[in-house]
Amino acid sequence: MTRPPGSGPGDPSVRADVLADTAVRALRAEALLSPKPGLVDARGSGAHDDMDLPLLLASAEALRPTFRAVADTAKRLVFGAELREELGRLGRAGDQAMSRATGEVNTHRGALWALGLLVAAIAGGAGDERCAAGGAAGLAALPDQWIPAGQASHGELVRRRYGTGGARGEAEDAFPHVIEVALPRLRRARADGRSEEVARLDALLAVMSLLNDTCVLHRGGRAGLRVVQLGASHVLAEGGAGTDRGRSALLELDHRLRGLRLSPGGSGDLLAAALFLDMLPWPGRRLRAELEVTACRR
Ligand SMILES: CC(C)(COP(=O)(O)OP(=O)(O)OC[C@H]1O[C@@H](n2cnc3c(N)ncnc32)[C@H](O)[C@@H]1O)[C@@H](O)C(=O)NCCC(=O)NCCS
Ligand SMILES: Nc1ncnc2c1ncn2[C@@H]1O[C@H](COP(=O)(O)OP(=O)(O)OP(=O)(O)O)[C@@H](O)[C@H]1O
Repeated sequence: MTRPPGSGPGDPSVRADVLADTAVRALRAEALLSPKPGLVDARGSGAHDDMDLPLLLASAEALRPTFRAVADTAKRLVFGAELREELGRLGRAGDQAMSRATGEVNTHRGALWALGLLVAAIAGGAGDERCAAGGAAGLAALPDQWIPAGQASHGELVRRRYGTGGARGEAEDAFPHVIEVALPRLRRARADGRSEEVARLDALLAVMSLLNDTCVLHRGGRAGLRVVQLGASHVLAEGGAGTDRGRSALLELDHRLRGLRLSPGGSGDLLAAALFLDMLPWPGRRLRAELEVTACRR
């Protein structure tokens, strides 16, 4: 079979700078989207007292060289331990770049992890969204012997206490909340004639209604997670962000989450990951009519 143009490393559609630019655009789009329940958005700091929109935008820009380096590295190295360890090193350096840009605030740790793995999988040759998620899962599951020993992260504490997989589990499972929840909801809302803003908000709410978000569990335990999941389900049941009843339920949920200091950061990350996959100029999308097969190379 002739390999379709655009499905492999070196093709203009998967250039490292295009991937980095798309990742930053997705982070900006997620940050700017408003009104998001509990999250930082164009209106303000949500349930946070240490970050706001300008900080999130500065953080997104500070991560551009990391995404670029991740893509370059994934083009250079084959899938395996060396690539995984190199990505770990780049991810940790990216985390430090984020901290320098934000004065030590965790603005995008979860997003860097999800987008970094997806960028690597696509730079390595994944030719469609599912292949990208599968490739990212393969990378996430590989051991990284250089993970520094240190204080357990919030996610680690929550995983031990509640036995939930968190950001690592989501990646190892090939991003089900991105592929099976956010992207279908985004596209269904568009097909129903919803505005882009409403489609994105409904996609976020769909993820919030299902995700075991370690940010929420860490701050609010199981009771907090129930508030988030049931609240988001209720907004969708009222018609979602594009109806009067849904919009007022959304604003009530936002008020409640800010009062309880609950921020669905994991859902924000996964919306950014969905927007990233949705924004990319996939070769398969342009050429689908001419192609019979788009193969997963990882
Ligand atoms: C895996 C990461 C995110 C650490 O996760 P951990 O849960 O231990 O830490 P922490 O609580 O600090 O951050 C987790 C973040 O994930 C997000 N999140 C929370 N719950 C979920 C969930 N269910 N699904 C997806 N994301 C979630 C939130 O934004 C949260 O802040 C990551 O920082 C890491 O280990 N990176 C190492 C560098 C690396 O290998 N990078 C490779 C790609 S560049
Ligand atoms: N719009 C957004 N607003 C806030 N957080 C977001 C947003 N989008 C994604 N996130 C994610 O949420 C995470 C930050 O959440 P949070 O501050 O609750 O985590 P933490 O630093 O582990 O905990 P804490 O603030 O309780 O000490 C980031 O890793 C980031 O990727």
